[in-house]
Amino acid sequence: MPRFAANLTMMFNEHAFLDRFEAAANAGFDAVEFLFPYDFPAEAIGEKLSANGLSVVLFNLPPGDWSKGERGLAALEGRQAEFRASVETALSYARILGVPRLHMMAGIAERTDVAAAARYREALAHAADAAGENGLDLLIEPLNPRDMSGYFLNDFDQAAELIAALDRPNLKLQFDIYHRQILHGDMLKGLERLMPITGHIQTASVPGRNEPGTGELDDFRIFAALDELGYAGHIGCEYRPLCDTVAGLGWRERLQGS
Ligand SMILES: O=C(O)C(=O)[C@@H](O)CO
Ligand SMILES: [Mg+2]
Repeated sequence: MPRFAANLTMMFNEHAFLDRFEAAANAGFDAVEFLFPYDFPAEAIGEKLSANGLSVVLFNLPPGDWSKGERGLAALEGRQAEFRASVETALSYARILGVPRLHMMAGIAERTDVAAAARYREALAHAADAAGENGLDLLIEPLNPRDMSGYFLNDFDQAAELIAALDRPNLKLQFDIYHRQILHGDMLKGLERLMPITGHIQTASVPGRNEPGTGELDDFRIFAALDELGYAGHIGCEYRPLCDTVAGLGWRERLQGS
């Protein structure tokens, strides 16, 4: 049976961020992920993890100014120094929190912009090497344009080609089932083909981005396929609960005995 990590950016929003750790543990999770820890000292988050017997399986590098629409610095012009500083910030949090992988957002840029593509590649190489020196994986995730308009990395083959070209053992794909379905479909074949380069999986129903089992896909068939493919990592529950987070966790019972 797959293991699930609660995404504390989307789930348990009934509570303030630092209180979501206890809520997730009380709801039976042993692992969490979140987008950004940087509003809080790493030590404060570390205390919440250890007090609640949780591990953190993923978070993102700082994305630039989110409130101004920035969604990563890597491909942006004139932001290389800030980008490199953001890698160091993420690594300092990673060392304290013990996370095994980081997600690097690309930024808003045209996919056909050759200079942006070159900046992105260079940033990716730098971040992957810095992560590797710290024993971490560095992940990239294609995002669909409905949720993230203008995002540079918006195609799973584009991601796979970059990972092959950069040829770093710790540079991997973040396979978000929700984004994959919106961008391409062909879920089971996509998982089978991309599993060798996949470092983390996330789930949500499509198109609502809610609890598994509430959308157009057979999410439980997909979880079974992940088992069959030998995926041994956590699946991040990156969904917006339709109701109270705990009341909406009934979908996990459908996995018992599967
Ligand atoms: O939006 C997603 O999907 C993510 O996993 C985030 O890390 C990027 O916004
Ligand atoms: Mg995701």
